[in-house]
Amino acid sequence: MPLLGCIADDFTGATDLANTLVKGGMTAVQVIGVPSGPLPEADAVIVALKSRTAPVREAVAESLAACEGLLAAGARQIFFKYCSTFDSTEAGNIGPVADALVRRLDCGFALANPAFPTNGRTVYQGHLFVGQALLNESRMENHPLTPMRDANLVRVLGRQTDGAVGLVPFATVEQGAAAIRRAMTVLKESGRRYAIVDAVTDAHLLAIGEAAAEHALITGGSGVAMGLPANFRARGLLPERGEAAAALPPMTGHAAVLAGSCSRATLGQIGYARDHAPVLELDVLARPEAAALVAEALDWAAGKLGAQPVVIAASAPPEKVAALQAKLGRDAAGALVEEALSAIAAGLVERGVRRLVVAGGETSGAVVSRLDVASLRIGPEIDPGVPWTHAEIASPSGGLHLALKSGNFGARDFFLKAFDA
Ligand SMILES: Nc1ncnc2c1ncn2[C@@H]1O[C@H](COP(=O)(O)OP(=O)(O)OP(=O)(O)O)[C@@H](O)[C@H]1O
Ligand SMILES: O=C(O)[C@@H](O)C(=O)CO
Repeated sequence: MPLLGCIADDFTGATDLANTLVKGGMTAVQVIGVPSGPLPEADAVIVALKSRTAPVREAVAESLAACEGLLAAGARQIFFKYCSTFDSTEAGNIGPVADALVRRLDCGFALANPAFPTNGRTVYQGHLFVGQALLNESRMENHPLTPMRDANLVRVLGRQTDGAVGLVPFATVEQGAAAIRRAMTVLKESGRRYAIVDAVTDAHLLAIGEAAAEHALITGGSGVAMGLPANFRARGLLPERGEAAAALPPMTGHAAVLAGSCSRATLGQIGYARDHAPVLELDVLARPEAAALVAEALDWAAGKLGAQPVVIAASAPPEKVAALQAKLGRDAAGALVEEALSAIAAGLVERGVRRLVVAGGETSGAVVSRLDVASLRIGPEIDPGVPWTHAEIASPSGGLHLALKSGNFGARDFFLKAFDA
């Protein structure tokens, strides 16, 4: 029976949240899509949806279905995970999904906190910062699907919900869990449905987690989950598992990296890998045809596969991405690359790859679906927000280690370091 039931609006975000919980000593399994059968055994079950940019109605329906599955399995608290940069459109989907969950759980109130200080996301006076920049000056204002043009989260969430949104400011958060709890109670009693809660440090996140021990619903990034394992432990529900929470089967097989993220971080990681490993950069613009790209990649990889990783990337700088989008249309360009990379993943697994890093949320979704992965058990962290995971798949050796990297996460040497872990 899971203690914590989580609903994540994308695949890499789900893994990020699971990683935080495992570091806190909970076992965690990420389930791909709304569960249809019994849930796997774990202290935390994270249902990974692709609902961030789905039509609002679909995102709400899938999130509610996931919530039903988690409640039926016995989850004591529900966590709705969204991006640490609050990725959403004016229509949602954060507000509408949270509204539906508040109604379903009949709790009337939930906190909202996307902070992830280790990765530079902090919330101060209700404003979200990425590093030293306000969200709307951090390049997130140019995101192709969810441009974030307002850093004031009270306003942003306020536009997505018919409920009222309040703020628990820095000065209160600094005073600790009891003060935060009192402030949230006052906001709820004065008719607010949500409280954006400031957080600049991990200590703030731990205090917020403690303050929300009795909440039926928590919404936020992975950071605010830091304080939750201690709540279950304090109630005698969670044994001391230590590092055993992150135990995975031993790693075997060939190593590979597939990159479909075009973020600055991923482009930097590919640049670093060029000097340390075989790297194939697919020229999608010159050859916009999935079958040709797959054949090129698998021919290139033949004879190179082994203990050291090969890196295959479709990632390109903004002007090249714009050129392909102009030629094919934005959705078709993304779909073409995702089709090619997921077929390359299947080909690599057929050729003995059993340790695979995938860069990019959409790309990870495509690869995981193509490989027919139903669930991922979460293992040790490689870099903040990115753990190794293990998936059962129908291959001769029965399993595959996967690391799903959010576009913006990971140090420059991530693609090499992952295989030293
Ligand atoms: N050369 C390219 N030209 C156009 N589109 C590309 C190219 N390479 C990759 N893509 C597409 O860009 C999209 C990248 O999205 P993805 O979610 O994988 O990465 P991200 O947005 O950086 O990661 P995250 O969602 O984790 O922050 C995918 O749809 C991918 O297929
Ligand atoms: O919170 C984050 O930044 C990530 O887990 C994520 O959701 C990236 O898509």
